[in-house]
Amino acid sequence: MTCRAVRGGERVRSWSRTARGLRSASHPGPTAVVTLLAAAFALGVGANAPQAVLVTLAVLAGQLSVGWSNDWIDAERDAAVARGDKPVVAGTVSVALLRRAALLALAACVVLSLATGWAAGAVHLAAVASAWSYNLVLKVTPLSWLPYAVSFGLLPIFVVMACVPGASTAPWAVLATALLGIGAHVANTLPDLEYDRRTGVRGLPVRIGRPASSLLAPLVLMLATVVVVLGPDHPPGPAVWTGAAVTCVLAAAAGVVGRIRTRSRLPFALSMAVAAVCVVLLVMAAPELMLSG
Ligand SMILES: CC(C)=CCC/C(C)=C/CC/C(C)=C/COP(=O)(O)OP(=O)(O)O
Repeated sequence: MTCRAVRGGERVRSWSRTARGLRSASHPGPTAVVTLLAAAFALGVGANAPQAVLVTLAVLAGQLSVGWSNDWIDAERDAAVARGDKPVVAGTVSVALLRRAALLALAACVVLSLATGWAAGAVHLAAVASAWSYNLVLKVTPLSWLPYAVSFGLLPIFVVMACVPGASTAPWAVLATALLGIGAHVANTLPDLEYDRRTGVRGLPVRIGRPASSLLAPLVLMLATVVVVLGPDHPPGPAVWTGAAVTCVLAAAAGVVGRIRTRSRLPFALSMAVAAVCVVLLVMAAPELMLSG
């Protein structure tokens, strides 16, 4: 093999390593769920194809900026506790690359958001600014839940304003997504609670402790589901009632396990299952996102 071929192979391997690091640092799970939820909302309210694509790309860019900036800002703390799940600690991406990627995604988010309309764009940028305020300041305070409530609550408002100018968002949708955001925050913190405590990240879940957080996460997520089930004008069908019953069982199981096995990871998994059902029900309710009459 020639020297040039060897160097070419090394370069490809290094690029694919960096791409894997960037994918992992973007928080791919939440990024995908929020982006798909926005796309489903857009289609649900009757957006045409260009509107739906623009809204989806704006939300994707916002999520990437939030995910990458989170790992960039947390890099020192994550290194201090040797968090092996973080690509910046594993050495797959550098802090400088994460910073550049986050700022580039933020710039794309500004352009794409404003392309949906000035007012709608401003609402989405407020949601993204709120998420950055979590990364920069609020995650170490008792108000760590607030940016989640604000960002998630603004998501249906943004989609409705972008796709159906002049229409208002149904209040149940704002309440349900805000509760989903709070529940997702508390649940997402459960696996990292000890890391957070050791690095001084004293958000609400760390302050109230693991047993209380294991109860609070499924409870708030179940409340979000109740709002999705009872909020829309149309009475819920059998599929929706089934989803609601499943979330109640999962949430009760999470609460009980969290109480009797305080170190178990099961409350986290069960809470995420409740969140997943809630997201499915939200997608099903998307056509009712606008205030009728
Ligand atoms: C609509 C919209 C803009 C929604 C976004 C709302 C929001 C506040 C997102 C934060 C997402 C994020 C990077 C969490 C990581 O938290 P962490 O640092 O506590 O967890 P980690 O240590 O596992 O990275």
